[in-house]
Amino acid sequence: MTAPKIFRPDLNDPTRPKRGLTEQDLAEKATVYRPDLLDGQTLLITGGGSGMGKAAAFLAVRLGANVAICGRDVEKLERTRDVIAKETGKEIFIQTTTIRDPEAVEELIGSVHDKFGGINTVVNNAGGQFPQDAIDFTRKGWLAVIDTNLNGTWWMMQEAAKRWRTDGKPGNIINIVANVERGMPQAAHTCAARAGVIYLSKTLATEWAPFNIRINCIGPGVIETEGFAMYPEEALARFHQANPMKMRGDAWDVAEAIAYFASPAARFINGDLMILDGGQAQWGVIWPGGMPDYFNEGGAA
Ligand SMILES: CCCCC/C=C/C(=O)SCCNC(=O)CCNC(=O)[C@H](O)C(C)(C)COP(=O)(O)OP(=O)(O)OC[C@H]1O[C@@H](n2cnc3c(N)ncnc32)[C@H](O)[C@@H]1OP(=O)(O)O
Ligand SMILES: NC(=O)C1=CN([C@@H]2O[C@H](COP(=O)(O)OP(=O)(O)OC[C@H]3O[C@@H](n4cnc5c(N)ncnc54)[C@H](OP(=O)(O)O)[C@@H]3O)[C@@H](O)[C@H]2O)C=CC1
Repeated sequence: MTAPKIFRPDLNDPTRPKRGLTEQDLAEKATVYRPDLLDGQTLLITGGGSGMGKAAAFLAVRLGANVAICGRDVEKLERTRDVIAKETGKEIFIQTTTIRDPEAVEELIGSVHDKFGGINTVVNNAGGQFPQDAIDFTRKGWLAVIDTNLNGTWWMMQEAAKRWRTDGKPGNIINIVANVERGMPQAAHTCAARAGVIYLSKTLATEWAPFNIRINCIGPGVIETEGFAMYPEEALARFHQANPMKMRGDAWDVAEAIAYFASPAARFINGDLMILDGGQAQWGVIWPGGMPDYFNEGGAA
């Protein structure tokens, strides 16, 4: 019998490079938006203690929003709250929550609602997976990924929608998924879950439109964040080759897309999927005349 291939990283390994934007970057990076774009809006961002969720929290605060974040790791949440307070002078709301627990999700939505008097936008960003050949997935591993990315997102969507319906208020949901158009070998679990979220979103965009609830998805490609620690260094060295631009996006690229969907500029966009991947979805053509030299490592000259 072949032993399953497993990469189980030590997330505190000091020999691995730190990845993702620094807190200074998040405080200072230029934005295309006007500073009061989200004034008076409340955003609840899951997985806001790191990566894209943290960048989205920073940007939303910088654009005037009230922000609440959740995650499982209280230290990450507290650190994000403290650094945002230090850099912007604004206090965000944090609540330790696993989105896999529907009762905890109900409590979270209730607390944020009570704290800010309502929620305008829910950003379902929490999620993740581990890389593994599908044939070797354990039952527990499969269930963990489906439970987080599909069920967890669903609990958040349903609970928020129930509140909006009860309150007679409009709602806005932004689901961070992944670029799954061509499948994702060694990530079949997440691919299945994200495809589920995309079609759940498209369906509910119709079903919940009469409640004035809009739902859209953002499908990131390769975005360099702290989450890259889940992958072996030799794989990470190839990640940029997944798109014809031969580069990685960063958390700010996604944060700015989230701000757009949270803003009034997106008021007529519903049931859509924005792919943010440097062209990854189209990459992999056969080049019948031979691949031009300028596509060699390093990208176009
Ligand atoms: C593949 C290319 C994708 C490239 C683009 C995408 C990039 C990113 O998404 S980067 C962001 C990545 N960030 C994360 O993934 C962080 C969040 N991820 C997680 O927290 C875990 O991966 C989780 C989704 C599995 C969380 O579930 P949790 O219940 O906390 O999981 P456990 O750690 O307790 O494990 C449960 C079960 O899952 C199996 N398993 C977990 N890790 C691995 C692994 N590295 N390899 C193989 N199997 C794994 C395993 O069966 C675990 O059970 P036990 O063996 O009893 O621990
Ligand atoms: N980086 C990339 O290239 C891509 C990322 N994505 C997806 O984008 C999202 C953000 O990823 P990224 O910022 O890169 O990675 P991170 O690992 O930094 O972010 C994932 C966040 O999800 C939170 N989280 C995970 N499980 C749960 C749970 N059960 N309940 C609540 N929070 C949870 C984590 O917080 P905590 O540990 O505190 O629970 C963490 O803050 C994820 O869904 C990811 O899979 C999609 C495509 C590409």
